[in-house]
Amino acid sequence: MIFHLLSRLSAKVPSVVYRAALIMKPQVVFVLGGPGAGKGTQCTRIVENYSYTHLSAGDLLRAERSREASEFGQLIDSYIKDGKIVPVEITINLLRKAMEETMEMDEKKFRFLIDGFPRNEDNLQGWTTVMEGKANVKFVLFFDCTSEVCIDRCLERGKSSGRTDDNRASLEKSLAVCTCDCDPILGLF
Ligand SMILES: Nc1ncnc2c1ncn2[C@@H]1O[C@H](COP(=O)(O)OP(=O)(O)OP(=O)(O)O)[C@@H](O)[C@H]1O
Ligand SMILES: O=c1ccn([C@@H]2O[C@H](COP(=O)(O)O)[C@@H](O)[C@H]2O)c(=O)[nH]1
Repeated sequence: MIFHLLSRLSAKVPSVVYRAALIMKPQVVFVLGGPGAGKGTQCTRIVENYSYTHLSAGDLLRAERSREASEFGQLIDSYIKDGKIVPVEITINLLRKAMEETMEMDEKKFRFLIDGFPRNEDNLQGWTTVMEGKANVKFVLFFDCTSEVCIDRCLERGKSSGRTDDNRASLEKSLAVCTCDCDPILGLF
């Protein structure tokens, strides 16, 4: 109905307005859980069966770290090795850009699984500041997994992943941050 109406109006309405009216507001599911809890694995399976796009905050940070011209490469590298949370402005910018690029390429791709973000209340505050009114967060999918299982899985993954944080020291730091800082986020949804 809306499409039909817009088609009829399109001759009179500037094309940018026409396109904007057709583009949906992003629908977001936050996917949380410790390192190795299985977030990435389950997101891949969801994408195979439902019309979602998987955006891993950690993957976006690792890609930015590898980008030659990146001004944040070294900073991201040291935060990841230390299992610490990268300043939220950097992560939000990467997420926002990835969502925009996805929707620009295909406006039907407006459902996103955001994996590994927000990790603490500061992250959530950053999201709200930048994305309030621009995206709808539907719910949080939380993978509850013991620290021992998380560590075992990531150490196994580390044999081939090449990830600088798939080692016991980084994992223990990351799990401590996750346990202390992720819990309040779950209470908010
Ligand atoms: N249900 C499961 N049972 C056994 N192994 C699993 C299960 N889910 C995932 N794995 C394995 O555990 C490892 C970590 O899984 P995955 O990368 O999906 O976790 P993650 O939560 O995305 O981790 P990270 O946040 O560190 O990226 C992978 O090697 C994966 O194959
Ligand atoms: O929102 C985020 C997501 C990730 N990080 C940093 O990256 C590593 C790895 O994250 P994974 O989700 O396990 O891929 C994490 O330990 C943080 O250092 C972040 O800062 N903010």
